[in-house]
This record gives sequence, C-alpha cells and structure tokens, in this order.
Amino acid sequence: MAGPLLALQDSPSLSTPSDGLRTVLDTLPAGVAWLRELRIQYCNAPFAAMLGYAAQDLVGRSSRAWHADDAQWAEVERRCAAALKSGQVFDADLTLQRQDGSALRCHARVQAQNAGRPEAGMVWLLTDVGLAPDPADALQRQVLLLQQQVAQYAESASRAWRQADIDELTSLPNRTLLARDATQAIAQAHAGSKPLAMLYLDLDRFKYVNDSLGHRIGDQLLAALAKRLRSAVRERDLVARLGGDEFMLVLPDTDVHGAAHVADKLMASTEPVYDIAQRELSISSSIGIAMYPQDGEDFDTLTQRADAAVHQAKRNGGSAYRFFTPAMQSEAARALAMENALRRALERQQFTLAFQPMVDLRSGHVSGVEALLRWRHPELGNVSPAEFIPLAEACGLIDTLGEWALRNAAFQLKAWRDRGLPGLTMAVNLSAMQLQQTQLPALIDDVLREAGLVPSDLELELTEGAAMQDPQHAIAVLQALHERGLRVSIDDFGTGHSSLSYLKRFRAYKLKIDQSFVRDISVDADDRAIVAAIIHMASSLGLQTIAEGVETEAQLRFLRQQGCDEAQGYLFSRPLSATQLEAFVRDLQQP
Ligand SMILES: Nc1nc2c(ncn2[C@@H]2O[C@H](COP(=O)(O)O[C@H]3[C@@H](O)[C@H](n4cnc5c(=O)[nH]c(N)nc54)O[C@@H]3COP(=O)(O)O)[C@@H](O)[C@H]2O)c(=O)[nH]1
Repeated sequence: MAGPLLALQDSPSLSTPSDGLRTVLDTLPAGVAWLRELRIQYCNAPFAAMLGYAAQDLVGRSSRAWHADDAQWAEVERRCAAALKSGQVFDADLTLQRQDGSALRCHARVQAQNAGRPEAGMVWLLTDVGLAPDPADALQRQVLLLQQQVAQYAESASRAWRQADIDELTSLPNRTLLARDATQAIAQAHAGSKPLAMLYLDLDRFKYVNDSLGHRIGDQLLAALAKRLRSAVRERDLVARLGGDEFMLVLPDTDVHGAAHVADKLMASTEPVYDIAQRELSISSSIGIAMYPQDGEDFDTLTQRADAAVHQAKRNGGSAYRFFTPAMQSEAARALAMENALRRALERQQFTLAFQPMVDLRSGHVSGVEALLRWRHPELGNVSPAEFIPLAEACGLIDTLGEWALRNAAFQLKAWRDRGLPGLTMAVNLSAMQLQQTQLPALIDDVLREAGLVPSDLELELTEGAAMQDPQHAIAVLQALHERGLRVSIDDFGTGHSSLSYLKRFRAYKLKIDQSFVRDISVDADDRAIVAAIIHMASSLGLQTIAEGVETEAQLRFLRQQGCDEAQGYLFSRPLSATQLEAFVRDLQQP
C-alpha cells in the first residue's frame, strides 16, 4: 500500500484525481472525500457506498446529505469548523444517515487543506465502525493502519493541492481555484435568481513600490493588502489573487448598491498606511465592477468586463471604482489596440516633438519653448497626447517615453544653440508617474551632461494634480531637482488643489495658469478674477506666471494689465516642428 500512495503524492489536481489515483482510492477500505464550502468536490467509491450512493451522485452535494436532520448537521459542522479553524484535526465517532434512511455508525477524521482555513477545502476520511466490531480483530488493525496512511496521504495531497490552487504569497485562492468557485457561485446565483457582483481590484502605481523599494517590500505590501481585503468582506465572498497586484472578489447575492458599497469599503481599507520594514507606505486602488446577470453570465465574460471597467477607472486617474458599461468594451478594444501600437511606437520611430514658443510679455521675445509629444500611427492617425500619455502611464511605458521626450528636447535645444539661436529655455512635461521615479534627478543629470547643457537651460513642467498625488514624495524629488539648479513650473495651475504652503515646499518657480481660465477672461468676470488673483498671489510669493491657451488680443491685453510675465498660445503660434520653430524665432528677432 505504501508504494502506490507515495507515488501519488505529487498529483497536481486532487479535486479531479487522475484515473490512476481514482483506482487506488477506490480500492481503499475507507471513504475519502474532498469538500469545499461544505460541498463534495470528489469522493471515492467506498465513501459513496458507505452512504448508499453512487460516487457521481454525491459530487456537488452538500454535507447535509448524510445527516439525519438540520440540527445534527449544524452541530457536527460547528464542532468540525471549530477544530479545523484552530488548526486541529476533527476526530469523532458519528452516526450518519445513508441515502435509504438507515444509520451508519462510523469514525470521521477531517482535516483542513490549508491549516486554519477550512473554507479553502477539507478532506473527510470515513471508516465504517460496523466493519470491525472487535478491536483486536486483524481487519480492524489493518483499517487503522490504512487510516493512518490515508491521513498522511491526505496531508501531502492537500499540500500539492494548495500549491496548485492557492497563491503562495497571500494564501488566497489563485485564478484557477477562483474560476472553479466563481462558476459554482454563478450557478447558485442562477438557480436562486439572485444577483452577483465581480470586483476587479488593481493597485495604483504599484510598479513604483517594486521599482523604488524592491520586490521584497512589494510582496509584503501585497500580503498585508490581501489580509485587509479578506477581512473587509463576508466569509462567503470569494477573494482571490489573479497575479501581480490584481485581485478579484466575487460577491454572491449582491446588487449594484451592495457592489458600490463594498467597492467603497475596499478602497477605504486599501488606503491606510502600511508599516513595512520600518517604512510607512501608502497606496490606493482602482476597482472595475461587472454584475451578473446583466453584464455577463459566465466567469470569463464577467472577468473581461470587470477588467474593462478597472482600465477605465485607471484611465480616469485611478483611486476610483467604475461599473462596466457597454461603451467600455469598444473603448477597451481601442485601448488594447493602442497599447499594442504604443509598445512598438518608439522602436518604429513614430514619435516626434512639437515646440510651442513661450513669449516674454515685457520684451515680446521668445523666452523659451515647450516640447510637446506627437504620435502619428499609420492606422490610428494622429493620436493626442491627452489620450496616449494616460495610456502610457497605465501600461508602464511612461518612463521610457518620458525619457525619450526629455533626451530629444535637450538635444534639440543644443542643436539650436549650435546653429546660433539665442538663449531659449526648453520646457519638458513630466507625468505624475515620472515624479515617482527615485532615479529621476540622476537621469536628468545624465541627459544634461550628454547634451552639453546646464540645469538652467531646462524647465520641468509638472501638473498641479501630479504634484498633489503624493505631496511628501513630490517635495523630496522637487527639492533634489531644485538643489541641482533645475526650475520647476506648476502646469494647469488652478485645476488641482495645492495649498500655498505646498507651493513653497514644491520649490516651484513658475505657475502656468490653466487655459480653461484664460479662455473666458474676456467674457467671464469670475475667470478674470481668478486669473488676476493667481498673478498677484504668485507675484507676492516671488513666483513667475505664464498663461497658456492665449488665442486673442483681448486676453493678451488683460494678462499684460495684470502683470503676467509670459504667455503661450495660438495667438503667437501653434506647436511647430523644430525647423519651423527656428524660423519663427529668427523672424521675431528681425528688427
Ligand atoms: N507627460 C507629458 N505630457 C505631455 C507631453 N506632451 C504633451 N503632454 C500633455 O498632453 C496634453 C495635451 O497636449 P497637446 O495636445 O500637445 O496640447 C497642448 C497644446 O498644443 C495646447 N495649446 C497650446 N496653445 C493653445 C491654444 O491657444 N488653444 C488651445 N485650445 N490649445 C492650446 O495645449 C496643450 C498645452 O499643454 P500644457 O502646456 O502642457 O498644459 C497636455 O496636458 C500636455 O501637457 C510630454 O512629453 N509628456
């Protein structure tokens, strides 16, 4: 007996044993069954026979089938759960009920698959006490021996099962187990005409935790998060890790209101600070929700739709939840096509830079230029940076793309200098994610050195929203940039929520007034008041101001009256190619 049992210990999937394993299990003089959530996933022939069933008739049935009544069932399950949850084996003499109603006196030995977590699965081992009434009987001794062997087998089998179905890092079910359990939950929702919600949770900017602090800390954060997610929901809700920083929750009997409530709860439980390796880490999450039955009727469709919804949440800046809508499907298809195209765009040299002049309002000279990324794809056409920058952020390409823009802008400035164009500065946009890179200051040092420029040649534009995403981190990076002599301007100023104290700590030297305020200054008194207030506040804090999106003489007049330092917009010039920009500057220099 020991030979075949040992040989079977590595069987990868024991909820559906191989034919060979089934044969051996069926020859045991003891009943063996695997249960999850009190339902039989597999049982051998002796287990079914003891209870008067055919094995296939028991699969999928609840353990209630072999108890005389609900009260006895509840009592046995209560004792069993108590033992298993405390990490023990449940050993008991029981009187169960056969299918024909007769009593079965037996000994049950029940073990959790995963110590302390019976809900992840348990192994039942039944021996028919009636088989050997005399304890001195040789058959009884053989049964006891077999019982021990089977118990050992069950333990190593459960280890193998655990490896196959349970995520090692978080001890949560993995995608394979989730697919099985979710399919069962969907079938139950269908049978009971109940709703069910699937929530796809993805951490925001987790890549930067791994990149900046290392995978070990990233792993600890994921393990801590898994515990928070598990304890934020009901026992019968499924929580699984799909891989990386992606988790899936399946909530039976949950409608849209319930799903929204749980999504809020999950986001709130993700956010409090994590104490890991003497560091305080914070992270937020985005959630996509798909509802059964309206968004899909099977696991794969619901997963795909929850995935489309979480992508939408991320494209909108993250830290939010979104319900799936049919429009997301076509957006997801376009986003996927674009993501694939974006991954190849750099090597295929589809990016260029356009340059828009920034004009000094006192002298009327071009004081600098802003480098703006352009992507022309053979099929997708000209794609706006407003569309592809968030996508590059979401799919982890922004660092490479941002570095490309920075390097090319710096080398272009040097090329103009070499062609005798006077002291322009080059403004380059930084995305929120680039600011998370701890190596950003060193990268800028390298680029400046390679291009033969000095820090004051470069201006870094950072949106107010980006700086405010993680103000403490932004302060540290911006301080490092400031110490190198780099100047940082706060882009789209007025649209974020920075306080005056942050402006000082960000070491900003210029505020760029958002074009949404500039657009209506000739017609809207509120916008006039806002723009005037920004200019005067900046001036009293010793900061420069530049207005973007200036299109009319009336706007320019107002900005001049208020003392705005610089302006940029179609009134002066649209973004130009490098050659056009050079001609534009030279024209303006003509007496
Ligand atoms: N992280 C990075 N972000 C970048 C980079 N390149 C661009 N961007 C950001 O994408 C957003 C859209 O940019 P774009 O389509 O280039 O639009 C810019 C100007 O073309 C436009 N503009 C300029 N003047 C006018 C005007 O008079 N009227 C009008 N309607 N639009 C005008 O405004 C955009 C200016 O952008 P900014 O000054 O940065 O706010 C935009 O948010 C870019 O920042 C990149 O390399 N990295």
